[in-house]
Amino acid sequence: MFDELVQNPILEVKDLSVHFYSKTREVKALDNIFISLEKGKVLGIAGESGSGKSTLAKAIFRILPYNARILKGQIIYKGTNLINVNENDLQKKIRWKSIAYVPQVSMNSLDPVYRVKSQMLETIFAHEDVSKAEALERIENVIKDVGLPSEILDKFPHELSGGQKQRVMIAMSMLLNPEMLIADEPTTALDVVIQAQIIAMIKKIQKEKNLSMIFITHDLSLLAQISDIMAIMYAGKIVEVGKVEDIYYSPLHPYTQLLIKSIPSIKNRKKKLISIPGEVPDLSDPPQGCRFNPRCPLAQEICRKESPELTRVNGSHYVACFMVGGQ
Ligand SMILES: Nc1ncnc2c1ncn2[C@@H]1O[C@H](COP(=O)(O)OP(=O)(O)OP(=O)(O)O)[C@@H](O)[C@H]1O
Repeated sequence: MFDELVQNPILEVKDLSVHFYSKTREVKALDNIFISLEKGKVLGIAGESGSGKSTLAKAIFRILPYNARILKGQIIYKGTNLINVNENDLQKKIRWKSIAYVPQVSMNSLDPVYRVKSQMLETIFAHEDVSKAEALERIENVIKDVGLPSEILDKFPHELSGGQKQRVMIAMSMLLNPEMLIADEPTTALDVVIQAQIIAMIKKIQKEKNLSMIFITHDLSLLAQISDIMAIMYAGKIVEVGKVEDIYYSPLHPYTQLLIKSIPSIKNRKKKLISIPGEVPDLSDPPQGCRFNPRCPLAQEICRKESPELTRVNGSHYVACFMVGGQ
């Protein structure tokens, strides 16, 4: 699908659909999702709240909640379809060792009754048979990598600031030397200065370790700073994919254009902000045709009837819109 954009993929999600079920509703959270992550690069995924970003991250890491069902699709990681891997093998070979995950509320996922060092030792020993001296050396290294002093290791989580906790979570995710990292809104709860520092630190680690990374946020300007390739999600669909310069500076999909116009710019304070009209649809009853059609300034008859496929428009820029690129 993304041959012109990604030459050496470590991960390919193909035609993935995930629904959530309750007694009364079926939420169509992901619909025919295609993404591809180049080895050693950053794929940034953006979209408004409820567009399905976290569901996609959880599907890849195979930690969807019990009421979710993968209806179809493939998640190909280094040649293996993760959907067919059993829980035991996922635990032993994939999760943390190969793919690490820093979830959205991770700042609160440290155990309050153990010091940082004990939690890190436990993580290593749960997966690898190494000596305590070797484990401690590894811990010292990752703590240094995330810019924290080693005294942090003897503290309890409540003794740390929000930014320090998040750095510890990122250090934890690096303990088993993964090849790939999924970071889901890792800085959302932090103030902007700390956010910027943590983003810079993540990018430095990504480069140094040649990590392949999926970075998720609703903040497009932040995403443009950290990503090589960007994918825009809307209501459970990928609507646009391309290099950062194409998506951020020359967006083609009407949704991406509105999303960019709706974010404030630090560089251009006089920029006129536009809010996207209407609301994100209820995914238990998404609009027929293109899911963006009720809010789209360009919508025509076809957009209300048929769902546009992601199509290469020029060079390595992919868009799902009937009004762009002569679909
Ligand atoms: N466990 C669940 N049961 C039912 N519906 C769910 C569940 N988890 C998520 N959803 C629904 O799936 C859709 C996608 O949610 P998701 O959390 O993936 O979006 P998101 O883009 O990550 O949003 P945010 O930025 O707010 O985290 C939403 O309509 C949400 O209400």
